[in-house]
Amino acid sequence: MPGGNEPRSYYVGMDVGTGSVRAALVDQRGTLLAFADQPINQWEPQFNHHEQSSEDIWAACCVVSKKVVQGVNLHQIRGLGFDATCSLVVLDKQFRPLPVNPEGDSRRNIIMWLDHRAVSQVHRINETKHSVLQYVGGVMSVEMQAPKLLWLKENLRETCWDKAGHFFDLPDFLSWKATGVTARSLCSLVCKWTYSAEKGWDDSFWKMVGLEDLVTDNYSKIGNQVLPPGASLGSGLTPEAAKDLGLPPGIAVAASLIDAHAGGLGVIGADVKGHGLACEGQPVTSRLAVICGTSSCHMGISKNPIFVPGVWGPYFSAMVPGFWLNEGGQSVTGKLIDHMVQGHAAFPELQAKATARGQSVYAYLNSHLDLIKKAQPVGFLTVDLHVWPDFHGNRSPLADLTLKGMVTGLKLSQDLDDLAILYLATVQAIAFGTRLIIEAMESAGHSISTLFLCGGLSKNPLFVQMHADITGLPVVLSQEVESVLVGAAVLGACASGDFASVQEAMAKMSKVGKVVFPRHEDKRYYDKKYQVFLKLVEHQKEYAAIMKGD
Ligand SMILES: Nc1ncnc2c1ncn2[C@@H]1O[C@H](COP(=O)(O)OP(=O)(O)O)[C@@H](O)[C@H]1O
Ligand SMILES: O=C(CO)[C@H](O)[C@H](O)COP(=O)(O)O
Repeated sequence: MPGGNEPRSYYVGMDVGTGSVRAALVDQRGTLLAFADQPINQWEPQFNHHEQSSEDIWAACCVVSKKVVQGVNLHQIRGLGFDATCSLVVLDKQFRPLPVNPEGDSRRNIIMWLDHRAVSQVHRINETKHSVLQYVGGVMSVEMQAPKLLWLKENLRETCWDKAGHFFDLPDFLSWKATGVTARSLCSLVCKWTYSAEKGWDDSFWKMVGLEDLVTDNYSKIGNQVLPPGASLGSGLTPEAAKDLGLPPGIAVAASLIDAHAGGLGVIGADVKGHGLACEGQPVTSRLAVICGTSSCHMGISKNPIFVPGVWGPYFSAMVPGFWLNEGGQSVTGKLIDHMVQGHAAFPELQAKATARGQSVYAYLNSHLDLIKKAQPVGFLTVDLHVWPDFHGNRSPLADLTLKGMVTGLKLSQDLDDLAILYLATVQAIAFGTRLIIEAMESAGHSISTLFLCGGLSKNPLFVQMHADITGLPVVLSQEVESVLVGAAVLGACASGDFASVQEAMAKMSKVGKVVFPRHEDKRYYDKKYQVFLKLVEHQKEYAAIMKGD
C-alpha cells in the first residue's frame, strides 16, 4: 500500500443498483472524494416481468464515471471495480443485445434479478432435488439464472436462445465491456449459476434440467474462465472503454462482485475498537452485513460450510476469500416501503408537505411520527397494526415465492397519521424479517453479535433503530454512507496491486461511522409483536390450505 508521503492513489468504484448507477472516486484509506449517480430505465411489460437495457446501463456508467474524475490528475487513478445486481444480460454471438421479450425489443436485453417469470421452470428444477441445490439453501430461487435460462429456451427459442452467444451476470457484463475479457467472477457463478469454487460446473445438473446445450459448448456461453473477485483482468481498461468512461487506458480493472457482496466488503472488515461492541475481539464471523436497497441481503461468513435451510449458500470464497458465505435476503424492502407510502391516499398531501419543508418524504414521515407518538416510544404506535412483508414472495428463510403481503389492523381513516403508522409498521415488518433470518442462521451454527448496515435504507434513522430494537443487536453504520462503493473500490485497489489481498484492502478502507444500540427497555413489546408476526404467516398458510381443500 502507498505510504504517507507518496502521492495519493485513487480508485473508481462503480455500483449498479436496481434503480440507479453510482460512481465514486475513493482513495487508499477508503475516503470518498467524489460521488455521482444517474437513474437507469426499468420496464415491467407484464406483471412479474422486469427488464433493463445493458446499453442504457453502460451509458449511465459513462456519465457518472466522467463526473467523479473531473479535475483529478488521471495518473493517480490506479484501478476500477464494478459491482451490480445479479441480473441476466443476453448478447448474440457478435456481443449485440438480444431481446428477452416476445415483443422483440432488443433494447430490453436484461432479465432483472427480481423478475419472477420463470416460476414453472424453477419448480421443475427444484423437483430434480439435484445435489447442487444443497448450496443454495436447499431450494433454488426463481431469481437465480438457471430458471431464467430455461425460460428463454422454452419461450423465446428462435428469437433469443438460438441466437445467443453470451449470457452474463450484470457485474461480469460490465467488466467485459471495460476490458474485452469474458472471464466471469467466481462471485456471480457460485452464487447465481450453481458453479462450485472447488469442483467447477456440474454437467449432470444442466443435463437434468434440460440445458444440456450449455455443456456441449463447454460452458462458453455462461463462462469457462473464472477469476476471484478483485483479480486484475487482461490488459486493463481498453482504449475504447477508457474513452467512454473518461478514464486512463490500461488502468487495472477487477473481476467484479454482485452488489450485496460489494456492500459486505465495504463494511465487514472495519476496525471496531473503542465503540463498545461485542464483536471487538471476536472473529469477523460474528458480524452480519445487511445491504438494504430495493431488496435487503444478509451476508454472514464462516470458516467452515454452514447449511442453513432457506438461506442461500454456503458459497466458498464468493465474498471474502477463504471464507464460506451464507446470504439471507428479502426480495423487496426499499421497494416495499415505497409501494406502501406511494400507494396511500394521503401520499399527495405528504409529498406537498415534504416538498414545502425541503425534506424527503421519509424524513417528513419520521418527524411526523415523532410528533404523534407523544410520550411513548415511537415503535409502540403499531400496537394494533401488523404487516407481513412478503409482497414479492419470501426469499429467506422460508424460500416460498407463493407467499404474499398481509396487513392487519386497518381503519376507515386515510389521513397522514395513518400513512405514517402504516409506514412504521412496514419498516418494523422488514426488521422482523431480518430477525427471522438471523434466528435461522444461528440455529444452523452462525453466532452473530453485530449488524453492519449499508445501502439506501441505511440512510433512514428509523429503519436503522428498528433493526437494532427488533433484533436486539447493535447496528454499525460506516463512515462513508455509500459503503457499497467502497466495496467496489476495494476491488479496483486489489486489481491495481496496491494491496496484497481483499482482506488487507477491506480492513484499511472500511471505517466505522455511527453505532446505534438497541433500546432494551422496549424488548417485551417487540417480542410480542414478533409472536404476531410469526402467526401472520402461519395463518396465511392456513388460508391457502382452506382454499385448496374441497
Ligand atoms: N435518504 C433516504 N432516506 C430514506 N430512505 C431512503 C433514502 N434514500 C433511499 N432510500 C430508500 O432506499 C431505497 C433504494 O436504495 P438503493 O440502495 O439506492 O437501491 P438500489 O441499490 O436497489 O438501486 C429506496 O427504495 C428508498 O426506500
Ligand atoms: O440477489 C441479489 C444479491 O445477491 C440482488 O442483486 C440484490 O438483491 C439486488 O440489489 P438491490 O436491492 O441493492 O438493488
